[in-house]
Amino acid sequence: MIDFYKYHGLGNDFIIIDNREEKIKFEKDTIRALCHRNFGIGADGILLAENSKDFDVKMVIYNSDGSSAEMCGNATRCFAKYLYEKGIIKKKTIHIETLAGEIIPEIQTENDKVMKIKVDMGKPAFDPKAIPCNIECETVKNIKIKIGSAVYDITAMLMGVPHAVIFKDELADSDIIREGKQIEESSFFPLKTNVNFVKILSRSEIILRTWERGAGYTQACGTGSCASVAAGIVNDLLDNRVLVHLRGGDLIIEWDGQNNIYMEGTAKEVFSGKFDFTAITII
Ligand SMILES: N[C@H](CCC[C@H](N)C(=O)O)C(=O)O
Repeated sequence: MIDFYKYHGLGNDFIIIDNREEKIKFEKDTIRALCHRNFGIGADGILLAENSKDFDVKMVIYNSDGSSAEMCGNATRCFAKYLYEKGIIKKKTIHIETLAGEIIPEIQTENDKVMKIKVDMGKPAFDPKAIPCNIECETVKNIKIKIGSAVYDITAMLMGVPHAVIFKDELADSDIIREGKQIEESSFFPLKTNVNFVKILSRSEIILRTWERGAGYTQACGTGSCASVAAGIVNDLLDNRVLVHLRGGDLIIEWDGQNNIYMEGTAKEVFSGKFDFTAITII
């Protein structure tokens, strides 16, 4: 039997498993089955806590479709809270190894209760090679691209994972699902991309809807929030501190336009339980 916890960051939900003894190896099918909303536990992804040589701990991330993700913002807040609350790491500033490099969450407490987590998310990279993105340009900043019959002004970057940002006044769910999937899978992004649709309310407040690579239309995206604010700043549409309204709640993102981006928000434990590998329904 394998013990798991389920946490969410603004409705972006994760199954978290302690794999420091490295006994668990997941096949794609198992991940998809565990994340399935009807046949499994139900989650946007799975996080494994593993030992790290150079940092406090390693975060291994899988999307609900079984693919692996280099980084995840909401997962980082959930993971940090889990490590702290379960006594796995006894420090408030945690150095986490990810496939996107070192990520540093800082636990904020009141009377020893975790209230918020502020995360040093690293720097965005707008270079098409880094993303990767097949658009001929120096930086993918407000570039016109045609996908099917639609034309988009796109700003794209690697924010731990690939992100495309499109500023838009109408955010209808049906458009986000249809267009998000088309852009995610377009040949401009050889490793696919997360797609963010952003409505600007003021220079310090936006509404964000994200279609996620490997997970679909989620309630919230942390790296997407950072990417959207960074895109707004480089296009001179936003100031350095921005309140981001997502489907599942709010985040605060700060960027000085040069150094690392900071994300601040909550995370919540909602369930814990056990599962047996032999009882998983492979779909
Ligand atoms: N939900 C995540 C992003 C997961 C990354 C994943 N969808 C990918 O790029 O493969 C976040 O809060 O940043």
